[in-house]
Amino acid sequence: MVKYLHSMIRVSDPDATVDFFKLIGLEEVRRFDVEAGRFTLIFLAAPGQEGVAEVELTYNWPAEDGSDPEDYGGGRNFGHLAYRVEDIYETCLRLADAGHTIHRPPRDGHMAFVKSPDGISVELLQDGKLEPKEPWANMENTGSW
Ligand SMILES: C[C@@H](O)C(=O)SC[C@H](NC(=O)CC[C@H](N)C(=O)O)C(=O)NCC(=O)O
Ligand code: NI
Repeated sequence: MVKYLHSMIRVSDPDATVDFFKLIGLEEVRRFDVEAGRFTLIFLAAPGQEGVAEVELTYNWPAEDGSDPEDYGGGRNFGHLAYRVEDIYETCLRLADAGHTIHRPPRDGHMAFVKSPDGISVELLQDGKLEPKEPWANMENTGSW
């Protein structure tokens, strides 16, 4: 059954944002530094909502020369809504058959991105991981954010 996971927002000051959400009663659940992509992900949740309804903060590090990050979602603060699905291939096929573009196909059998009719990014995460299969396995991204 489909399950809401999180909403992602891009932040310029991760610690100030964590402190802000702590004032509302949320707590930091986990944090990942992704060296290759030069960004940090911080997941927050209300007590008892861990893994159920989270906020994902994305902090794009400044470029090595201190300038703005190169890759920051096109400057959009709002990133995506994320859902866990039973079968990511079936879900993507249903969306594609209805005429929607899977701009980040589920090549790895785990994660895909699609945009709503107004261009809101939606992340689909497979519960577990499926074996790569065609036509998704070798499909190129047709866009990012
Ligand atoms: C862990 C999972 O829930 C994610 O959302 S990772 C998705 C990934 N995020 C990034 O690459 C963050 C850095 C990037 N520069 C950005 O600002 O998004 C991703 O594919 N993001 C694209 C998106 O549409 O959210
Ligand atoms: Ni996400």
